Amino acid sequence: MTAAIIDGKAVAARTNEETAQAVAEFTDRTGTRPGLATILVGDDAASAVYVESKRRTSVRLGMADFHRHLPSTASRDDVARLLDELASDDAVSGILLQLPLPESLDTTGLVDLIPPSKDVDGLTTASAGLLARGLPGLRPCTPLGAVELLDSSEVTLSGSRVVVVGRSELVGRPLAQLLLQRDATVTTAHSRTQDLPAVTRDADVLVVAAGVPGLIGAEHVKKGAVVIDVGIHRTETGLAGDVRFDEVVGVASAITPVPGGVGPMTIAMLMRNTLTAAIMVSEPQQ
Ligand SMILES: Nc1nc2c(c(=O)[nH]1)N[C@@H](CN(C=O)c1ccc(C(=O)N[C@@H](CCC(=O)O)C(=O)O)cc1)CN2
Repeated sequence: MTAAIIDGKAVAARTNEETAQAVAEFTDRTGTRPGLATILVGDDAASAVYVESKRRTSVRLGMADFHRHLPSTASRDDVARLLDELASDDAVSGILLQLPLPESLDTTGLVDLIPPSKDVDGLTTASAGLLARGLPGLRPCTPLGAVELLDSSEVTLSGSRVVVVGRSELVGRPLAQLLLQRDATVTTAHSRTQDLPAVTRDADVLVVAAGVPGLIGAEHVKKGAVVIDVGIHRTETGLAGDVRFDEVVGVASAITPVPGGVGPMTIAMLMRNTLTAAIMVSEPQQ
């Protein structure tokens, strides 16, 4: 068996086209553009690339771009003041604090200064609470992107056994919640899980967000399972995921590549969330 490749670049391109169309309609209707504020603290090279890509995409889709770059020596108060300023700016629909922050800063405390209505990353404690309760709110981009890829491949989630490897606030935890809301039978595995291959081999759908290069090989995957690889690592030979693609492609029925899988969807979902945030403010539900 050779797995079908789930093309995240193509799905992201289609999603972005739809978002651009909806942004144009929103702008015609309201006379304003959705605005995305990106904040980069420090000089992490990968973070700078991701922020640049988010800004470029938002402008291409017709949004207003508000970018701020703070030095790695910025204090908690510096970041808090900036978040406060952007929170009270009506032209800013969404605020994104690029992670990771320099180690000296308290990530959760700062992220939680973003008002839930502008939390286009879906990472505040308030947004996590809304997700856990199944209430309307903005959801984290990478988990949304993974679910969107499964939908685009017409994978049935209701009743399926899904194993999520990883329990991070950014991906694993919110993804498990999103999948539960789609009536999947969800197991979360992590670094303390005993006999990981036995757990993952039970999965019809295996989503790997462990942050460990090449963690998952053929021995972890049931024949015909769908495999979504959320990992991105820079290695000497280029980008690689958490999944040993060359092995697993012979066992799975469908698989995402790295690069070109979940990564592009993260940015596409951020664009959609920014439009949603703008709509929520200009056309609040009764
Ligand atoms: N505030 C946030 N910080 C971080 C998030 C996030 O969702 N919000 N996620 C990651 C990084 N990230 C977005 O910020 C991100 C990672 C990867 C990609 C992507 O398109 N990857 C490409 C490869 C690009 C390359 O590195 O050459 C791919 O997989 O094809 C987009 C966004 C951590 N921080």
